[in-house]
Amino acid sequence: MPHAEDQLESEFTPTLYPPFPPDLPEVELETISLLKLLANDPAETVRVFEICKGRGFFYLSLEGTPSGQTILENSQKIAHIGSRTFDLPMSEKLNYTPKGQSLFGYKVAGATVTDKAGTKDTAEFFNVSKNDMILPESEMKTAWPSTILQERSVFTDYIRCAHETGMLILRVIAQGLGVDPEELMKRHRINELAGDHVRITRGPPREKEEMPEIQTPSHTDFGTITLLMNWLGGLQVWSNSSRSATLNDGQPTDTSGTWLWVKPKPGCAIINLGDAAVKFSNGVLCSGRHRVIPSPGTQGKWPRYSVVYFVRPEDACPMQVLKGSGIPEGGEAENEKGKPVLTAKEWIIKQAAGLGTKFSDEKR
Ligand SMILES: O=C(O)CCC(=O)C(=O)O
Ligand SMILES: [Fe+2]
Repeated sequence: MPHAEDQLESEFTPTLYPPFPPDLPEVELETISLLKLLANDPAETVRVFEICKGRGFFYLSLEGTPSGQTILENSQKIAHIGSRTFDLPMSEKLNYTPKGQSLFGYKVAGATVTDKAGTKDTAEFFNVSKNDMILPESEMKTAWPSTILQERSVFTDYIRCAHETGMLILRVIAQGLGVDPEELMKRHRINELAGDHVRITRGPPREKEEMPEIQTPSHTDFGTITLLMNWLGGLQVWSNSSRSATLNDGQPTDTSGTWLWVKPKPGCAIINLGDAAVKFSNGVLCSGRHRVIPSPGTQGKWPRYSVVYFVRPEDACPMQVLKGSGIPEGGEAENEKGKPVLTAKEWIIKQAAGLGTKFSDEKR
């Protein structure tokens, strides 16, 4: 091991974190049981669909299932691997910035702006491609640091379990939408090329108490389903549904509301829907607006890590509204008629460019 254990300890140390402070405005998210979903529990299934039409965010209790256990254990291992990787010299990390139109690799803090004044984000990301971690090593498309390559099996196991969990939720959603579940499954097959990835994030400790810096600015995720593991506060969701909100400086302006904290819940992942789910369902499903600021109170003394898995449509998937008894005609579906249909790969590149991601082959 290139790093001493004590050095790892000082970076990602959930056992030392102080509790989330009381008396902060928190969102009350429902807790869904993975065990019950796996058993096809009818009431749990209905709850998931209702949440996905509403806020689009919930806790998923992972305990008591083998895949849930792998997600709990390997997410911590991945955060440790992230800590070692982020500790590499900047000159080395920059070798892994995305090439061409790829979104995989290292994102330096400050690569995007968080408001009109040009204030930069403060979080580093390492976006680790699903395909590169699960297909034979000889088929890898991107170069990865040895800190990641030498632990490839940790990612492989994690991705298999996180993807399978995402697919289970997609199956439940398909039932609610009156869509043949196979229609969603065949758009998210694990072995096909897609933008799916594990994102490891690290945000620096809080600098000031009042107006904190923004680690990750207000956004909705691009993909279909996100499975998020975090240990310190910092994630916030917009209090009201942000469906078709108009933004000003990253804040929804035409829907009233405030930012509410999402308290990390031990034993649980946080699940949220992304824009592809909204697209497929013609707006029936909702992708919740969220952002990350430094952890509150004394938690803010620690660097903040999170491990995010994005389930996205396969690269070649046409981004079109699906047909189902619970999906209305009109709206987006009507606008699509006669227009060229983007593939998921093209669509995600367009969404990312809208969020301020600059591709290395762009002039700006
Ligand atoms: O770090 C977190 O808790 C959330 C990260 C996030 O929203 C993202 O990477 O899309
Ligand atoms: Fe996100």
